[in-house]
Amino acid sequence: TCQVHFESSNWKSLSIKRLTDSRLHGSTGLRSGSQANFFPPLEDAMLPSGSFNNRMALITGGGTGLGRAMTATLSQLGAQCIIASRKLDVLQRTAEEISSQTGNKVHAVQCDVRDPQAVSQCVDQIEALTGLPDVIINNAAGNFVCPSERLSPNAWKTITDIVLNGTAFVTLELGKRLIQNQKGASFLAITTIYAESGSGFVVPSASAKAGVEALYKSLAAEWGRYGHRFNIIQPGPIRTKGAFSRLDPTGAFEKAMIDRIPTGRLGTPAEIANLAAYVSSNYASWMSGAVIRFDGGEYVSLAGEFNELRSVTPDQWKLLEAMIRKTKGS
Ligand SMILES: CCCCCCCCC/C=C\C=C\C(=O)SCCNC(=O)CCNC(=O)[C@H](O)C(C)(C)COP(=O)(O)OP(=O)(O)OC[C@H]1O[C@@H](n2cnc3c(N)ncnc32)[C@H](O)[C@@H]1OP(=O)(O)O
Ligand SMILES: NC(=O)C1=CN([C@@H]2O[C@H](COP(=O)(O)OP(=O)(O)OC[C@H]3O[C@@H](n4cnc5c(N)ncnc54)[C@H](OP(=O)(O)O)[C@@H]3O)[C@@H](O)[C@H]2O)C=CC1
Repeated sequence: TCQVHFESSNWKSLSIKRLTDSRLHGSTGLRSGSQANFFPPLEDAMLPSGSFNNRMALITGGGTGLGRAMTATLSQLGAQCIIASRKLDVLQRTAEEISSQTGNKVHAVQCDVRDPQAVSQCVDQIEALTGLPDVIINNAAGNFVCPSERLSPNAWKTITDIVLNGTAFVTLELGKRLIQNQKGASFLAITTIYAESGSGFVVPSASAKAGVEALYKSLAAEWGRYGHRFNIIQPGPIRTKGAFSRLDPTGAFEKAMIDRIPTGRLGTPAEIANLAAYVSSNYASWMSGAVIRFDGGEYVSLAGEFNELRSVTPDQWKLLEAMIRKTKGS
């Protein structure tokens, strides 16, 4: 396993081999704080079986990572799913694997969400396959870490096109057709905790995800009258090949990241799939305009000015308290 701390790392010794380690395919981090024992991840589907019977769900980026896990859970709960992204072979493999496990059909449709014409054709295909969906999960994304001064205009455009424009094209195309057909739907966008705070080194992603949040909050207000709900999940770190290979390619930052998560571990794809299923289900029919942070406490841990005091020992606290109590006046 990777033992390298960023501060002490010798960059030359960081092996790219780590990217192919089996830990990329495991569900939780190999490293975790001892408190993680208090917070074991449950992997089973949480909702009653049949919760999505007779419902159609579109999941963009459903062939891999978190989108795949959401597809598997919705399919297990009875939904007919459509997964859409650029790589048809990946989609078809995932669709076959999930269908054969759940007995419910998963359709694979090729679509580059950056291209509004491709999105429109994709929705034509969906209408022909299943009819308009009841559940839409905008999960497709692109990202990589990069100092902002190294970004080319096309790098900026590529990320913001996938994340913000892609989400808008899918949402508007489906929204218009649903409105025309007087059909209600649940829309869910997957953003990130730094959509709220901003973050250096992922600036196109942070900007685009913030835009997605504004889009979804705005439409929650505007399109309730058409029977449409809009919600947002902000995940904290969950190991997927797509994210970790582009955001921490050497594995050097993983320990520091887990150390700052109060629950002492990464999230798992199954956990976010359960949350996404709940938000998209009729159990959440009164939920709209919600922004749900799902991050093991990482955001508040990063935000609190005094949180570093977690490392102060009980003996050191005795000393500190004595010093503070001794202080008289200002
Ligand atoms: C601190 C530790 C953190 C550890 C992990 C933390 C986890 C928490 C995660 C939080 C949020 C996560 C958000 C996510 O979205 S993760 C999902 C990531 N998944 C993906 O990105 C999958 C899809 N990605 C891709 O297909 C590619 O990576 C893509 C570059 C986004 C798009 O591919 P494509 O359209 O083929 O684009 P090009 O390769 O042609 O590139 C376009 C443009 O961008 C420039 N570019 C590409 N890579 C880089 C790079 N690494 N650095 C700088 N620039 C890059 C490329 O050169 C092109 O520009 P130009 O034409 O000017 O050369
Ligand atoms: N894993 C994590 O820790 C976190 C993830 N997230 C978010 O979760 C979501 C899923 O990420 P994750 O599963 O980790 O990563 P993945 O890389 O596995 O998922 C991204 C998906 O987006 C699809 N995609 C990328 N570009 C396009 C495009 N132009 N058109 C259509 N589909 C596209 C990819 O498929 P294809 O290549 O076939 O197009 C892929 O299936 C993203 O929104 C991400 O921002 C947020 C916070 C943390």
